[in-house]
Amino acid sequence: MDLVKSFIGPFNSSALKDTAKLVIIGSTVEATRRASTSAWHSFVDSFFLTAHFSQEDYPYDWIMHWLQKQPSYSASREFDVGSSRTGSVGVDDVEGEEETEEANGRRRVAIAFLPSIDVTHSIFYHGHWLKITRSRRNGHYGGYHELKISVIARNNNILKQLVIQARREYEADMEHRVHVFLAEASSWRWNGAHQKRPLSSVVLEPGVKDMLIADAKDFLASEAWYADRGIPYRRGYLLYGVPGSGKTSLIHAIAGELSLDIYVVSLSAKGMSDNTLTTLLGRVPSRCILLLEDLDAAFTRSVTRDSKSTGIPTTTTTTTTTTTPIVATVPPPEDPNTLSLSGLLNSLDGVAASTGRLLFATTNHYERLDPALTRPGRLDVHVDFKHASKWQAEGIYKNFFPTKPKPTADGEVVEVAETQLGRKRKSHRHVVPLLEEEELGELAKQFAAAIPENEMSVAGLQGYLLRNKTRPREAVAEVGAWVEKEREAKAKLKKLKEEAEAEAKKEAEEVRSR
Ligand SMILES: Nc1ncnc2c1ncn2[C@@H]1O[C@H](COP(=O)(O)OP(=O)(O)OP(=O)(O)O)[C@@H](O)[C@H]1O
Repeated sequence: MDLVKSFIGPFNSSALKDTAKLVIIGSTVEATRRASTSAWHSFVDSFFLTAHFSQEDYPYDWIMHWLQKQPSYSASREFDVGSSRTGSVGVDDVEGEEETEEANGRRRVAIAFLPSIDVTHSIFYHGHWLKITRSRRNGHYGGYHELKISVIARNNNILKQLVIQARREYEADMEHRVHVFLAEASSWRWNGAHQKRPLSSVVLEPGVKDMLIADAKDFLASEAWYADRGIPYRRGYLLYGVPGSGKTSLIHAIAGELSLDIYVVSLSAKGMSDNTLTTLLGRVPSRCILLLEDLDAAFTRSVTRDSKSTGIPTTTTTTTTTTTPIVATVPPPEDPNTLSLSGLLNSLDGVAASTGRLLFATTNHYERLDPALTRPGRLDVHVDFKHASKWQAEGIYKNFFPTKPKPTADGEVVEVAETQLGRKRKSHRHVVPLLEEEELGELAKQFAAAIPENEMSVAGLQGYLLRNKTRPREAVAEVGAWVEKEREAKAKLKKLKEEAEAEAKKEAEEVRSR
């Protein structure tokens, strides 16, 4: 008994009672403080109108673009420093700094100063104080940012006015740019606003560009026509052919010409499944270019429309060569995380798929594609991209080298040519001899004459000219030798490949005979 008393004795002590009192009083004070703070916030919030902008939607970009142009926002005392994807806002405006696109020959990355996450910032706008907070949220497929703007006002007109102004300014600044969005899990991530590529910089056989542009324009203007006939309002283009022939370049140039954004999906990306693709394609806006790159990387002719088929080669009995199709003789195990051909077809023309978009698909292996995928209604227009013709070689050369500007009134020409196609820079210039129009035309003809028809890639020609960017005349004089070297290198590569294939075949036969 004494032992029990001695054990509980200390708990009856006055010191403990005091401690308990303190804990109770402290808890009560803290609970009251929290309740009153929360009540105060609710009271204050009841006067505020609040708008939320998610990073996953366009208005977030409009508002961020507008905010970065507000001096008080960029001058916040606590801020994050990052690169600006648009290269145009809240950037490089440090006093005394020369505004050039290049520094020491390297392209400058524009800097953006943004107030830190969860810091509330106030901006005075049209007679109202806006309370702005950027925060991070956890989404289904990773984190994303959210912007919250609160204002004391009688109605939400001030917020509507802000969004409309931000959109107007954003569109004006982005007029010369193409927005590119990349698929990330099942949502679209903005990948920046790229300078529009002039259509004239893509050299293709006469008529190809005109045909595509006319077709796309006609489609964009024909929504009612499609609706009247009950035809799904979609159009698909398949650009196929050798690597480095201008397929991707043409799509970017078309996007610029028609002022459309580009949404890029790589079907062979990790984690791509039927469900993911359906969700992604359902989230594409109506007027845009949807680009499915390297279609053959995910699908082959040998793959059936069986929903279990993935089209992706398995490790078991897969044979792959550069010329023969991939043959998956053992069907891969059923896996909800993979993409099937029927899944792709359903995503493209299922009920959830968006309408009014231009689908562009590219491949280097037309013969590997399933006819179900390439039939009209899915991919309506097919364009074959070949190795460079002489006509293209001449065009590429002419586009590449600058000509003398027309003489001024006093007959003097002082301009130094740029090395980059058509771009004006304020510093770091390479000196390129300027050619007269006639000389350029003559050299281009000689250059084309030395290029064998349909043998070299356009990208290869461009690479050669880039190595000779300050030597237009020498580039022509030496092109014959370059062609010979290229042929030798290709022959060597082919021989090595054939030897490797023969070796692999021999090994396989030995394994089989054992
Ligand atoms: N027809 C062309 N006109 C102008 N430039 C071209 C052309 N073809 C290729 N190029 C140049 O070659 C490079 C590669 O071109 P691009 O990526 O468009 O080729 P691609 O056909 O899409 O290649 P891949 O099939 O390997 O993706 C780019 O720098 C591009 O400017």
